[in-house]
Amino acid sequence: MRYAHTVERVRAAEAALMARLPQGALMQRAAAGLAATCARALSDLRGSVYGSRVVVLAGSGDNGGDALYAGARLARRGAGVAAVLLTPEKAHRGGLAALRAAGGTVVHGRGEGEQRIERADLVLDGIVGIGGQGGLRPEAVPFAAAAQRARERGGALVVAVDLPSGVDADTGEVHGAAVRADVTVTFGTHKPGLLVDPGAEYAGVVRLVDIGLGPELGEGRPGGRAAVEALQHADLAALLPVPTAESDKYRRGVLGVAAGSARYPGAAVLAVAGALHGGAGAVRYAGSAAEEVVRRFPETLVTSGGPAQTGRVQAWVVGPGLGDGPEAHRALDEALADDVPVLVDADGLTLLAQRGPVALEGRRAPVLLTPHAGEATRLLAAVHRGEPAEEVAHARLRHAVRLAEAYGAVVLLKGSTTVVVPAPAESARVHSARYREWPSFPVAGGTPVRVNPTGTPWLATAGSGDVLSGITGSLLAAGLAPVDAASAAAYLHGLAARTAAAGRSGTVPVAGAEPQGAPVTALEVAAAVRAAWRSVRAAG
Ligand SMILES: NC(=O)C1=CN([C@@H]2O[C@H](COP(=O)(O)OP(=O)(O)OC[C@H]3O[C@@H](n4cnc5c(N)ncnc54)[C@H](O)[C@@H]3O)[C@@H](O)[C@H]2O)[C@@H](O)CC1
Ligand SMILES: Nc1ncnc2c1ncn2[C@@H]1O[C@H](COP(=O)(O)OP(=O)(O)O)[C@@H](O)[C@H]1O
Ligand SMILES: [K+]
Repeated sequence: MRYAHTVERVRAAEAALMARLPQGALMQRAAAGLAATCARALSDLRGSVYGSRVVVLAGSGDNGGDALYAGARLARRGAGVAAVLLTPEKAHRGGLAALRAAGGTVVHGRGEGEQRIERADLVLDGIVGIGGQGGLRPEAVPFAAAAQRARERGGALVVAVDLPSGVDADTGEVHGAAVRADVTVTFGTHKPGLLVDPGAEYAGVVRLVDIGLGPELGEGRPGGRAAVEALQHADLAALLPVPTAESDKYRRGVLGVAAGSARYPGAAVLAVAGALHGGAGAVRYAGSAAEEVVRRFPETLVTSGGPAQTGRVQAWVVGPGLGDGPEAHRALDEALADDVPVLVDADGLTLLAQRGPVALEGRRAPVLLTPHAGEATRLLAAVHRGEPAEEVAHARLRHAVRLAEAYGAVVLLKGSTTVVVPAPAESARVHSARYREWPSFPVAGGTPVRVNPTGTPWLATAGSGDVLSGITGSLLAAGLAPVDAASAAAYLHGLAARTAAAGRSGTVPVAGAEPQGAPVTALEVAAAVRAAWRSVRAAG
C-alpha cells in the first residue's frame, strides 16, 4: 500500500520527531535525499554532476531551506548552482550560507533569474511546500513559467521539493499557476495532493525520501492515520478472490446485471463482459437486451424481465444504458429492494439524482455509486446547488466525500484519478433542508480514501465505464467489501487498459509517463482483465 498523510499529521509527526533530534537534523536528511536524486538525474542526463547548471528557486520557508542545502551539496560536487530568492530578506539563513560556502551564487533581478532558469540543466522548485496557501503568489509565477519553458525548449529537468509549488498538499487541487515537475522528491510520507489529479499530474514521478517519520505517523501500524491510500500489486493479489477445491459457482458469487435497453443494448453486453472477467461464479442478466447478451456471451443466465424476476444473486449492478423510461425506474426500484449490495451506475445515477438520497433510505445492504464528474454533479444538485462538472473534476476528493456523506453510500468517482470513498460511519444521510456545511476532506476520524494508481487516459473511450461496473459488481458478488471491490476493480480496469494498449501484459504504471501504445476499445479492456489479473497474481 502507498499511504499519504495530511499536512496536519505530517506537522504533528515532525514536531514529535524533532523534539528528539538535534536542531536541523530533519532538514539535513531531506536535503541529502533530495541532492542524491538530483545527482542521479544529472548523471543520467549529462553524464556527470560536475559542470552541470542548476538553479534553485527558493521561497522564504523551510521548503526553500531544503532546496538551498541540496543546492549546496550539488555545488560541492562541481555543479554550477545559482539561487533565485523569491523574498531575499527572508531566505533561509542556514541554507543560503551553506550554498555560498559551497561556491553557489545568488541571482539578482527577475530578468537574470528567468535567463538562468531557461539555460539550466536542472531547476529545483523550493518556492513553497506544505506551508503553501492558495495558488502561487504573483511574484513566483514568472519563475514557474520560465521553468516550464526550460522543460519544453531546453529539456531541463524540474525537480519539485516535497511537492510542486502551487499544488494543494491535502487535496491535489490547483488554483491558478503551479510548477510542473518531472520529478517530485517528497519527505517522510506522500501527501494526498501528489496522488490525486490535477496535483498528481503536476508532480510527475514521485520519489519518497525516508526522514524517519514512519513510527510517528503510523502509531504502530503501517500507514496509520493515513488520509489517502493507493493499492499496489501485492495488496491487490491479497484481495482477489481465488477459488478453492470446495468452490462452486454459487459460492464464487452470482452477480445480477440490470442494464441496457432497446436503445442501448451495447451497455448490457459491456457490463456483462466486465462481470464475466471479474471473478464471480455466474452472471444473471435481467432486461430487454437479453438476446444480444446471450448471443455474445452464451455463459450468461438471462431473463427479459426485471431484477424481481431473476433468481437469487449476491449483488446487483444497475444502470448502464438503462435509459430513463418506466422500465428503467422499475429496474432500479427492484434492484434496490433486494437486500444485497447494489452498484448504481450511469443512467441509474441519473434516475437516482431525480429522487435524491431519500431513495436509498431504509436499505441495509451497502450501496456503491460510480459516477463520472457529470453524474456526480447531478447527484449533488439533488442536495446542494449545482456545481459545474469541471469543479468536481478539479476537486475530486472534496466532491467524492460530499457525495458519500449525502447519500450514505460508497462512492467511486471516475476520471483522470479515480477515487473511492467509504460510506460514512453511521448512516448520516443529509437532506438539503438541514444541510449546513459540506464536510471537508479528510473526514474526521474517517477511514482513508483510496485512489487508483493504474488509470490511463486510454480509458476515456465509450463504454469503458460499463466494463468497470461489471468488474466491480463481480467482485462485490464474490464477497469483497464495497471499498475493496471498487478499488480492486479500478486497479484491474486501468491495468487491463494499459496492457491492451501496450500489447503486452504486466505493464507496471509509471506516474507522469506518457501513455504507451495504441487506442483500445471497451471490449478489449474487458478481455485484457485476465492478463491484468495474471500479472497481479504473479507479482503478489
Ligand atoms: N518541518 C520539518 O521538520 C521539515 C520540513 N521540511 C520542509 O519544510 C517545508 C515546510 O516548511 P514551512 O512550514 O516553512 O513552509 P513552506 O516553506 O512550505 O512555505 C512557507 C512560506 O511560503 C510562503 N508561501 C505560502 N503560500 C505561498 C504561495 N501560494 N506562493 C508563494 N509563497 C507562499 C509563505 O509566506 C512562507 O514564507 C516542507 O514542505 C518541507 O520541504 C523538511 O525540511 C523536512 C523537515
Ligand atoms: N483522462 C482520463 N484518465 C484516466 N481514466 C479516464 C480518463 N477519462 C475517463 N477515464 C476512465 O474511463 C472510464 C469511463 O467511464 P464512463 O465515464 O462511465 O464512460 P462510459 O459511460 O462511456 O462507459 C472510467 O473508468 C474513467 O475513470
Ligand atoms: K516545492
